[in-house]
Formats: sequence, C-alpha cells, structure tokens
Amino acid sequence: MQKCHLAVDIGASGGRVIAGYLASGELILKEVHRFENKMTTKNGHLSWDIDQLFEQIKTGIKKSVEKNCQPVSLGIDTWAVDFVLLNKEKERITEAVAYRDHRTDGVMEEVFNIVPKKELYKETGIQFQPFNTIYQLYALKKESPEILKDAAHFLMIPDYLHYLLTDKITNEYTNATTTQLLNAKGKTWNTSFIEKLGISQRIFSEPKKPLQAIGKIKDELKVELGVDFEVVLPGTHDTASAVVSVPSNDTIFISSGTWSLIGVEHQEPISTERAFLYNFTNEGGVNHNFRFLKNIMGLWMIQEVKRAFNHQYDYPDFTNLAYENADFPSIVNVNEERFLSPDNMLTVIQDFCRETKQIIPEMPGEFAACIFNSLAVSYNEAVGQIEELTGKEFESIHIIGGGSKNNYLNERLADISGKTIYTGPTEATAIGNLIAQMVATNEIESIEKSKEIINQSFHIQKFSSGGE
Ligand SMILES: Nc1ncnc2c1ncn2[C@@H]1O[C@H](COP(=O)(O)OP(=O)(O)OP(=O)(O)O)[C@@H](O)[C@H]1O
Ligand SMILES: C[C@H](O)[C@H](O)[C@@H](O)C(=O)CO
Repeated sequence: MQKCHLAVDIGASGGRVIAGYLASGELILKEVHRFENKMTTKNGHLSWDIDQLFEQIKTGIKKSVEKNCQPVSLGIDTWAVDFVLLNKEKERITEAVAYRDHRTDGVMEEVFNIVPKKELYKETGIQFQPFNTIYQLYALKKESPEILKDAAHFLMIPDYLHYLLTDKITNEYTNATTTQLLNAKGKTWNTSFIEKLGISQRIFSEPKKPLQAIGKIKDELKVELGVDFEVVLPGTHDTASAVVSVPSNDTIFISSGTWSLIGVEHQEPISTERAFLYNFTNEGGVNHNFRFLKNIMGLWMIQEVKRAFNHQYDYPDFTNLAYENADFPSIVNVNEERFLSPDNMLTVIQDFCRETKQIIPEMPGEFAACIFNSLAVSYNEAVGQIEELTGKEFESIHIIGGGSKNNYLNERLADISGKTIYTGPTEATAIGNLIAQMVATNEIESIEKSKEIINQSFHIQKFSSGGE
C-alpha cells in the first residue's frame, strides 16, 4: 500500500479527491474520486448540499484505500465566503446557503450605514462583493434573528467538513479573511465591526493558520472507513491553495475556474485609495503573505450557457466553437452584477448587447466567443490596474486551474495583453492543498521549496502574442 496525502478540493462546479505522494523529488498525483457540485433551493434559498458533499468525501476516502493509497493525512479546501452555524450542542442550525442566493441583495448598502465603507476596507483590505460573509450574516440576522441568537459556532464550509471528520471546531485563517470581518494587519477578528452588526463575538474562534494538524479522524469514522489519519489544515480557501501552485513568484496569476481570480502575491496588504477605487482585495495567504487580487466573473458564465443549452456541448466543444466564431464582435462587461445569478444567462448576455447596440448572440459559438473575448478584455484591464497599484511591470501571466485548458482564451489573452502566458497545472488547488500537508508533515521544507517540485512535476505550456 502506497502512503499518501489526500486533498479534497471542492469547487462550485465539482469536487475531487486526489491522492499525492513524493517519489524521487516529483509530486505524483492519483485522482481517486470526482463528483458534481451544484446549488439547489432549500427553504427558499439557493444552497449547497453539504451532507451530500460529506458523503462524497467519505466515498473518496474509501476509494483511496481500494486504489492502494493509504492516507496519512487529509485536508479540505472549498470556495470561500459561505458558512453554517452550530448550536451549543454542536448541531447544525442553518443550511449551507450559497453566495449566489438573493438574500444579500441590497444588504451591502445597509451594512455601510452601520460600518462605513472606507473603514471596512481600511481595516480588512477585502473587496466589496455583495455576497461576502459579513453581508450574509447581516441578511440572516434580519431574516431569522432567533437563529443567530441560538448560534454557538460559526464555521465556514471547509471548517464544517473538517469538524464532521474530527469533532474539532476551527476557523481556518485564509478562508476567514474572505468574511470581510478579519483585520488584515493583525489577522484577528474585528470585534468592533462584529459588535456593531449585533452579532455575538462568541461564535468565532481564533483564526488558525494553515500548515498544522487539527486532530485525528473521529473513532466512529475510523471504524466505518477502516482508516486512521490526521486532518491537516491547507489553505482551506481554494484560491489560497491554488496560488501555492503558481511555479514562479514574479508573475501575475489567474486562478481560472468558476471565478477568474487575477492578482499577485504581496508581503503586505495594499489598501490604498486607488486599490479601494478599483475594488482590489487582500486575501490571506498560506505563506504569511497576501493575495492582492480581483474577482472576475469567470467561467461561471460559460457553465451557465452550457446549462442553458441542456449540456449538449461540453467545454472543449465551446472552445472549438469560439475559434470558429472568433470574429464575433460583441463584448459584455462581465463584472456587472446581472451576470452573478441570473435565471437565464443567455438572455442577460443578449440584453446587455441589445442595450449597448451590439450584435446579439444567438448561436452557442457566438455566446462562447462573446464570453471568452469579454473575459480577456476584463483580464487585460485588471492587469493594467495591478501594474499601476503595485508600481511594477510584469512580463508574464500564469493561468492555473481547470480554465487553463481553454486555449482559445489563453491565446486571446496573449494577443490582447502582449504578455507571455503560461498555463498549468490544471489541478493547482489540489496540488497546493497537498503541498501544505507535506510542509506540515515535514516532507517538504517550505512553500518556497515546493516551487522546484512543481516545476519538475507538471507540464507548463507557453503562449505568446500572435501565436509565436
Ligand atoms: N477540457 C476543457 N477545455 C476547456 N475548458 C475547460 C475544460 N475543462 C474544464 N474547463 C473549464 O474549467 C472550468 C472548471 O474549472 P475548475 O474545475 O478549476 O473549477 P471548479 O473547481 O469547479 O470551480 P472553482 O473555481 O470554484 O474552484 C469549467 O467551467 C470550464 O470552463
Ligand atoms: C466567492 C468565491 O468563492 C471566491 O471569491 C473565490 O475566491 C473562490 O473561492 C473561487 O473558488
């Protein structure tokens, strides 16, 4: 039996359990389980099926053993901002409501009346997104104050899944930063904001840094699954884990999946007036640093177009169709809120084109070209802002994640930005998760050292402007 670490990486569109181990200085990956993730309506709110996700994790653990991988540790990462609450008996008392649910519509502005917008940014360094945890908590307080009164523990999605495995309550630091309730500099909860919002401070536990074990899996699971291992904290925010896998520090990165997260790693938070104006964020990193980045609407738009066409086309089809329709001229502002959670992505794209007097897409390939071209335009604009805000010019952009398989988009970005585009690894998040576990268990000396291992283990593709 091969000893391995298990990375559980759950994105908005799907999850995977990937086993990893080192052999002759290379990181070897074995995908042991893959499953779908999606939002469904529960009690009137778009929610994640958190119990089903936990079942999938257990299936992944069992399959790992069946496939001859004996886990010595496991870590979970997921998307950010969403949470559940537990009562004092440690029972879950909320659904895992999804950030695209409309409960936060208009709430951000209400919160600014309690905590001034500029103060929020100065202290937390976090960008304004209508779905940040702070606004979700306030929306919950307005709708069901009795639930918040009953709550004894606040757990973000990976914290809750770790709790189900170990019985240990933690608030992992990287994900906690996305609540917009953590002080960027002090890395502690901003108790003044929490108090002003009328939320009990007691539900939050001290943010716990990644790269450390939180405990063994609980006895009943040991028996059920026939395994025994430590649960180790990776960057539980998937973007934090993904960025660990960017092979170089001296580049702009795009973590490309449901969202496109574009930015750079920085030692200190940048919360200047201009960063505030451009709505850049400073999310906590695994390696004591910050990810200075912007959320761009990302491949969510093509995921929704795929759904609207009843999944007749898969992602490589959309890439090919985009090549065939490369001259389709209409560009949409992908960052408009109308694209965040529409009933029908096709009609909102068409509406935008109609309102701006552009050609209206009708065919799948026209939608694909419109989305990918528009994303490239938005990426390029963010590149200019990053260079302005950091005072540094970058030669390359490194794309990681599932979206890096989209060569049409990679080529468009090379053309429009004039920069060298590098792509891969595609499973960057799971790799970053595994590396964190290996650093915690002293198999890898440090996150910096892991860059050599990544370069040695994974194929990186290069795209230059004009297809050179
Ligand atoms: N073969 C492919 N060709 C082109 N694009 C692809 C291909 N496979 C996946 N993609 C793109 O990658 C995206 C999914 O990326 P990924 O699996 O990293 O996301 P995720 O983990 O579900 O989401 P998140 O970003 O929330 O973590 C899809 O939306 C799709 O656009
Ligand atoms: C809301 C998104 O989950 C978040 O901002 C992003 O960083 C992410 O987690 C993408 O998977």
